[in-house]
Amino acid sequence: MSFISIQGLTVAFDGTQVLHGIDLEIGRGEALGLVGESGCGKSVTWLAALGLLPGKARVGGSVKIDGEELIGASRTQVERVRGKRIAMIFQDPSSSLNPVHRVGRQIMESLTLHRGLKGQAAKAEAIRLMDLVGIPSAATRIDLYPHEFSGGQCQRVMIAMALAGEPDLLIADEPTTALDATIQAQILDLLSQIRAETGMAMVLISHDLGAVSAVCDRAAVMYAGRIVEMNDTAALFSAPRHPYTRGLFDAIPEIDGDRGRLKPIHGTVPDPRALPQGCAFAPRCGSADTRCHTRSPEPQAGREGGLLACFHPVAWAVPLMTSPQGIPA
Ligand SMILES: Nc1ncnc2c1ncn2[C@@H]1O[C@H](COP(=O)(O)OP(=O)(O)OP(=O)(O)O)[C@@H](O)[C@H]1O
Repeated sequence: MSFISIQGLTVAFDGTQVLHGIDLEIGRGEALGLVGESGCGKSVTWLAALGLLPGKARVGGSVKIDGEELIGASRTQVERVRGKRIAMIFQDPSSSLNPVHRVGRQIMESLTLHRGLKGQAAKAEAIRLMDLVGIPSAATRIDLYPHEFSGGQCQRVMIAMALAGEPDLLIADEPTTALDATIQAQILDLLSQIRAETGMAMVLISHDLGAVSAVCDRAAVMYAGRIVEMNDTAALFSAPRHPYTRGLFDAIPEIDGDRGRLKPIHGTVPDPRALPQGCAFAPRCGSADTRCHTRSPEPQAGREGGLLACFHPVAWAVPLMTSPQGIPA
């Protein structure tokens, strides 16, 4: 049985539907990447699944953790399951840390909340976690305030806080976007290492296809509130079949490549209040025909494994234009 099973998840804000039936399964210890342009519904999927959306959001479908249904469950029940088993880290660590409390105290509070540790036991464990996430001189730096840490170190502190509850699943929402490239690589490496050591599952929400390729076993591509393609990262990244996935790859700039070949996807993600008829990607798609403009393709199991929602998939033989570091071309 999957650790988390999401079926037909829908979300609407003020009568506008922004998620249109998301199906996802994540096994224990598995790492899933979630990619897509801004506004496609990556964050809302997880905020809805974990009961973290504001009250005005209308959420439907089913989210089960180890078989326990969360949608429609009481707040206490959701908080119990979420708090103990799932942790989230976000893009901007400085806004998630409390600037007026020492970092050690913040990690220790997580340890008290999730594992009942107090006093010296909590302090020793906080130092161990700071060590684990690679903060040098943890025993002395535990008494510093967040502004005395760099951005990368603040993200490491956030990871230490997330690990304090020994979660079964860590959801990392753009965890490295605010950091420079070298630090990004270190943080991703750290997450992979911790996953290997603890066996926790991970969801990496990211615009960075290279990061997803390096860290995740599987990836799902979202567009306008739907999953349009999902497969093992090796299969998905060597031969993307959905024209949107393909477009995301072709839009990646190459450091030493021929910049003239860079091909951005023209147009923008549609406003959920004014979705086009048929496939939401059709107005931006070079392969779209009348059927695409009138009917929305349902996700189908592909011959090559994975899921694909497209009437005109990209042919297998079309080679990728770019091969950013970490992505097989
Ligand atoms: N609290 C909210 N109230 C109203 N609409 C919202 C709210 N939160 C998200 N949305 C809308 O839901 C849609 C999906 O947003 P979401 O934040 O999930 O996108 P995303 O793919 O995570 O984007 P990004 O990569 O920029 O974080 C967007 O159209 C967004 O405007």
